Amino acid sequence: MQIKEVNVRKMKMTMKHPFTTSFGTFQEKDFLLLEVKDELGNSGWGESVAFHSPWYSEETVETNLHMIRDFLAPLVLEGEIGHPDEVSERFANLRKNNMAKSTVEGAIWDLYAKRNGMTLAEALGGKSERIEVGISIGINENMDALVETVRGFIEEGYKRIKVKIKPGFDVEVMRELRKQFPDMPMMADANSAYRLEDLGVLKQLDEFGLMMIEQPLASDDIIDHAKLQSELKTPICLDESIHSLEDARKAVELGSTKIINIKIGRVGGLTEAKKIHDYCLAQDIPVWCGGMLESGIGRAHNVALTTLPNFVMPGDTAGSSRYWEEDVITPEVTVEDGFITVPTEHGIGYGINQEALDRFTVEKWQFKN
Ligand SMILES: O=C(O)CCC(=O)c1ccccc1C(=O)O
Ligand SMILES: [Mg+2]
Repeated sequence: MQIKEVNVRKMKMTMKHPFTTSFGTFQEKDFLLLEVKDELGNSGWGESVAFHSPWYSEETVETNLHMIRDFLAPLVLEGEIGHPDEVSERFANLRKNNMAKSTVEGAIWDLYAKRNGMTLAEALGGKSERIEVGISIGINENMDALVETVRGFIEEGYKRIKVKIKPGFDVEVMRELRKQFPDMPMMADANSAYRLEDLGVLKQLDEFGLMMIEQPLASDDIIDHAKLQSELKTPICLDESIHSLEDARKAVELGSTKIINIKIGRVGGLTEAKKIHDYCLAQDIPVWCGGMLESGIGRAHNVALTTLPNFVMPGDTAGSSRYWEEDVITPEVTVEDGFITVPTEHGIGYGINQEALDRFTVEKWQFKN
């Protein structure tokens, strides 16, 4: 296939509820959407999961725009692409900037699947017809309100509850939630808010039978996580620390992680995500799909990836209505009884809600060869 056009939009969408992590609060969501078109008029869509500010990683909306405009779009407009796996090879000489790379690669995967009359899930080799989902809940210092939020999501059918924690908002919170919901699969995500010296606090979390604790230590660490894991009963799951198959292999070999959260953007795209999935399957390391508060486009990519067989734990990809009054896809992603039914239309499987897309667009760029 020959890519003829790369269309980029800067979007601004307001989340229904603010979402607070140990590193900051989100409400206005600025992000990029990208469309590629081929010589036959097929179109594919990708989403950048970079945030406005470099909180979660060093990438931002603006660094992604710079990378796409000045490096990545010219590379994909250059010559024929046989298979989407070739895109990451073409990008291999450019260091890091995984979220920017993933935006372009994801759009080409969607295009490739449509062009070949397949769903994106099928193009990736996924088999599941429905996927199990959990929910990620932000920090809320009002404990009664937090308990009611959790209760509401359990009643909606979500299969596991993830709660954000930070120093001073941890042991007592998990104790109360465990008391209220004794049998619910639960986990905590620290987004790198602790240091090895906090071992005493982290050890107390062992009492609550959590499925895992996500990214307790530094975002670039795998050494201290291995030390911590040797002292904890609760499995550690790495998020921020894993950018590639190589990172996954090293973390698994060191014993720094027993479960991996795969985020397509963080690892540079679907090809690398699939490699990490395959490696973890062979190593008996369960994986699940993380979320980045995506719009429907990114959400659809997550749904497709999650159909691979080693996604054996509920992911963070909740329904569109958890985040947005109105999403940019049609139909929106819906959750029933804790499951999302994988769409059967070709490519990402959801259509574009053109009116909403335009309404949330702040600026547009077009790159052509
Ligand atoms: O609902 C979602 O999309 C996932 C929410 C979430 O946990 C998250 C949101 C923003 C940044 C980082 C994370 C994370 O998984 O660490
Ligand atoms: Mg996380």
